[in-house]
Amino acid sequence: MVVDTNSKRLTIAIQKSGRLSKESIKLLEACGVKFTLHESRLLAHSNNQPIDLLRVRDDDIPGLVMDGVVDLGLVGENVLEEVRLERVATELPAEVTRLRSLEFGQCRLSLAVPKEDAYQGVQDLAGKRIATTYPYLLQDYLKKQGVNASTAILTGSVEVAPRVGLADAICDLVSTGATLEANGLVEKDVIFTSQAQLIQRPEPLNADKQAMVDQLLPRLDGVQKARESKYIMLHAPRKALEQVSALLPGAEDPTILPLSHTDELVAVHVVSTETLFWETMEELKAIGCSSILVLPIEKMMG
Ligand SMILES: Nc1ncnc2c1ncn2[C@@H]1O[C@H](COP(=O)(O)OP(=O)(O)OP(=O)(O)O)[C@@H](O)[C@H]1O
Ligand SMILES: O=P(O)(O)OC[C@H]1O[C@H](OP(=O)(O)OP(=O)(O)O)[C@H](O)[C@@H]1O
Ligand SMILES: [Mg+2]
Repeated sequence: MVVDTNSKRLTIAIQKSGRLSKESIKLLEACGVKFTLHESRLLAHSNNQPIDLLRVRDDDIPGLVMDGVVDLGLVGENVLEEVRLERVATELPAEVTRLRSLEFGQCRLSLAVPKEDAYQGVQDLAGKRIATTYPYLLQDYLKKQGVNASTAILTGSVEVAPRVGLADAICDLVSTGATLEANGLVEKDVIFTSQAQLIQRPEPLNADKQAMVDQLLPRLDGVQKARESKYIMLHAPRKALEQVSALLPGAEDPTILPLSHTDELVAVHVVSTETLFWETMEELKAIGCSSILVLPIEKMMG
């Protein structure tokens, strides 16, 4: 692919197939960028914006952004930091501009050992072998802890390494912990926490591309804000309005509307930035509220 810095089309790299793919597409579509994706095609043109999607292995995304081959990338911080450390060590360009944390792909990179091991701390791994897909992040952590251990690099199935005698411990991604448990391993030290990031190449974009990014970012903030917010509607006794407000978490000023059939009750509409838990709904009911509805919000602005 030839880098055309004068192109008016913004190029965004996303993971082709894996943990981040669906959410990445969903987020871009929620920002008004539409695509028709063909499973086998690596390049997809947007149907409604001058934007191209490059669909690649997630490991390749930071390098493509650092080298300015693409303008933006959506990638996990774990991969971003691993590639950064590797590129610093090999004297390749390693800078990106971080634009936003995307609140998906949350996971952590942790050290784990077989459950029967009497592990006291990372010092116990001195002289041992640790299997991982993230040798640079692992060695960076070990160095900071003053521990000398060797690395067995595996690109997959890291969790089976201790069982088959390839390593004494592992350093792998954990989310629910189910994979570790299924393999008789126990998580010990969290060495890195991660979520998906939107990154931009370090050199300034041309005016057309910058204008697109300037439009995309507020939309992205609007989508994220909407995801965290709920629209709550309920009928409340007029006398209990203060108690109702106190119970609604993170709510802005509610809109109070009269009801046609009664003076004692009013309709309350409010946007809340927090989840309304069942317990709160039960408390609202207990003070005389009824018809309590909690609705998702699709978009928010201003
Ligand atoms: N269990 C998990 N829960 C949440 N996020 C995760 C989890 N595992 C990984 N991730 C995040 O998703 C990213 C992609 O994970 P995935 O397993 O799809 O990668 P991969 O197998 O390396 O894919 P690729 O074929 O693109 O190289 C990880 O780098 C991490 O940021
Ligand atoms: O703590 P858990 O919720 O079990 O998640 C952790 C697992 O998820 C990731 O793998 P993934 O399922 O994406 O498959 P992969 O290893 O084939 O990429 C990661 O590499 C772990 O193996
Ligand atoms: Mg990968």
